[in-house]
Amino acid sequence: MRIKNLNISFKNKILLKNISFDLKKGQALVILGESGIGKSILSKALVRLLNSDFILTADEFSFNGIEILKLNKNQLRHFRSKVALVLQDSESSLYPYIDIGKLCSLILKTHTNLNQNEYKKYVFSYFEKLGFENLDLLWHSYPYELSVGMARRVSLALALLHRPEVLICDEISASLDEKNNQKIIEILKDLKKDKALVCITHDLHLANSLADKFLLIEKDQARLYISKSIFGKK
Ligand SMILES: Nc1ncnc2c1ncn2[C@@H]1O[C@H](COP(=O)(O)OP(=O)(O)OP(=O)(O)O)[C@@H](O)[C@H]1O
Repeated sequence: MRIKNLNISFKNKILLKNISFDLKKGQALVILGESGIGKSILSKALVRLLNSDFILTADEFSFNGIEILKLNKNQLRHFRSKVALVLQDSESSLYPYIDIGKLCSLILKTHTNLNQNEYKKYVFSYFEKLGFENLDLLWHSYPYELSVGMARRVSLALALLHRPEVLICDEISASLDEKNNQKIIEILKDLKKDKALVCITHDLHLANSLADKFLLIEKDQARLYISKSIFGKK
């Protein structure tokens, strides 16, 4: 993914300007900045999820050499299977009346030719990767039966089902206890081996554990640091 001078405005007001970075498989970009500066807006812009009230312009916004701002609806759908976004408070967007197994099946049904047994096997391989133990129980659980940490990891599993090449996570460790936080860091480190990661966070431990680059967004500018740590030694 390569971005040069991306500007985002909302109803003629500039929200973000001159966002630039490039990212390859095996690298993590950590995006930092104070609350309300526009980090979540940027995460949605990166998967072209913002509605038409938001205007995006850029000298370059490409993924595997393809210009993303020029994609039509069908091309966008394909792009979004390659670049996945785990939204802030992602657990709250799990459907309350659908159990986790059904939810995973629904997602896979639309995008693959697998049968029910194959879905389960495929999804279980992700649940295991994300540190779940009682997989059958989880398959039949409803979102309200899960802890925040578990629900967060389920959201991550859902994002991974399409085997994205880029994974964008918005505040994935927010309000988790230390043990769950560490679990998420280990999972993201593992995922980084064969993906590019973009992590938006206020958690400096997570930031320093993962980052190859930092994008620091401030009021009048966005600065890119090509460094594993901008907060002293790891
Ligand atoms: N759908 C929307 N329409 C219009 N303005 C929005 C929308 N969503 C967010 N904003 C505004 O855009 C600005 C940036 O919000 P955003 O959620 O991206 O901040 P953030 O940096 O992610 O903050 P935090 O760290 O608290 O999550 C805020 O002023 C917010 O009110």
